[in-house]
Amino acid sequence: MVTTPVQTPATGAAHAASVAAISVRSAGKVFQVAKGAEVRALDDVSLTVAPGEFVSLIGPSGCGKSTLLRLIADLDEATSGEILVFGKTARQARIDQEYGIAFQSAGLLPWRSVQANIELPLELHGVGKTERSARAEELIELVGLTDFRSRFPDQLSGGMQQRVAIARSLAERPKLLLMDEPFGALDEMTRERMQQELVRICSETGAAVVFVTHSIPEAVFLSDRVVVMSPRPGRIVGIVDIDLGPGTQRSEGLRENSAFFEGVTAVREALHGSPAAPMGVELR
Ligand SMILES: Nc1ncnc2c1ncn2[C@@H]1O[C@H](COP(=O)(O)OP(=O)(O)OP(=O)(O)O)[C@@H](O)[C@H]1O
Repeated sequence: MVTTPVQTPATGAAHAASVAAISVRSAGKVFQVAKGAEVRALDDVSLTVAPGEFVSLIGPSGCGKSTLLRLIADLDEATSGEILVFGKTARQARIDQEYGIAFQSAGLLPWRSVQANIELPLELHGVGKTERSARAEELIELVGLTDFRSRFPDQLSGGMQQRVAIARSLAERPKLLLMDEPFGALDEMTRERMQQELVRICSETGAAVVFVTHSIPEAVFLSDRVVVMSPRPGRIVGIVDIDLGPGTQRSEGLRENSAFFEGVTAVREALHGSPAAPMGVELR
C-alpha cells in the first residue's frame, strides 16, 4: 500500500494522457447560513479520477464528502476552484448526463413499479420497450429483486429500495458513477454481495466511480484509491493506493487476505495517524 500524505493533485498516473473522468482543481465550498454566518465545508481540494478508476472518499462525519460529490454532480456550485467531468464543466456534464447517480436516499418514483423505476432513464432517452425491459430484467436479477419487479417502492424495505436505485443508476452503463453511501441501509450480507457485484460491473464496463462511505473495509474492498479527508473544512490529507487486483478478481476470500488488512490499516492510519478511528468512521 502506498499512502500519499500530502494534498497534491491526485492523478491516476497511468492515465495521465487520457481525458480525466473527473478533474477537481483547488475546489472550495462555503455555505452561507443564518445571520451572515458561514460554514466552510471544503477547502482547496484537488483530485483527478482517471477513466475506469474506482475512488472512495472517506473521512469524519461532516468533513464534506457529500458536498464534494454534489459539486461534481452540479447539485451545488463550488465557491472557488474548477471542476471538470470528462473535460466538460460540471454543469455541461450534468446536461449531457455523463454519469449515473446513486445517493443515500433511494429517490424512487412511488407510482412506478421496480421495473418501471429501473427503466426510467432509458425511457427518457428514447430506448425502445423491448430493449428497456431486457436491460431492466438483467439489472433486477443482478440486484436480487426478481420476485419484486412488479412491486412499488412503498412495498419494499429500505435496503431493497436502495438496490432498485443502484440498478437504475447502472441502466445506461454510465462511464461514471457518483455514489453517496449507496449501501448504508443494507444488511451486512447484502452489502458485501453488492460490493462484489459493483466492483465487478465497474471493472467489466470500465466505469469510473466516486464512492462516499463511512466504512474503511468497504472503501478498501472496492477501490483503486482511497481518498482520506480531514475534519471540516474538508481537505485531502492522504491518498492510499490499494493493490488488490482488478475488480473482476475481488471476491469474498479477499477479505481474509493480508493485502486487504494492510489496506485497512493504511487507511485507518491516514485518517487518524493511529489505529483508532475518528467519529463517524466504521472499522467493520
Ligand atoms: N446546504 C447546506 N447549508 C449549510 N451547511 C451545509 C449544507 N450542506 C452541508 N453543509 C455543511 O457542510 C459540512 C459538510 O457536510 P457534508 O454533508 O458534505 O459532510 P459529509 O462528510 O458527507 O458528512 P457525513 O459523513 O456525516 O454524511 C457540514 O458541516 C454540513 O453541516
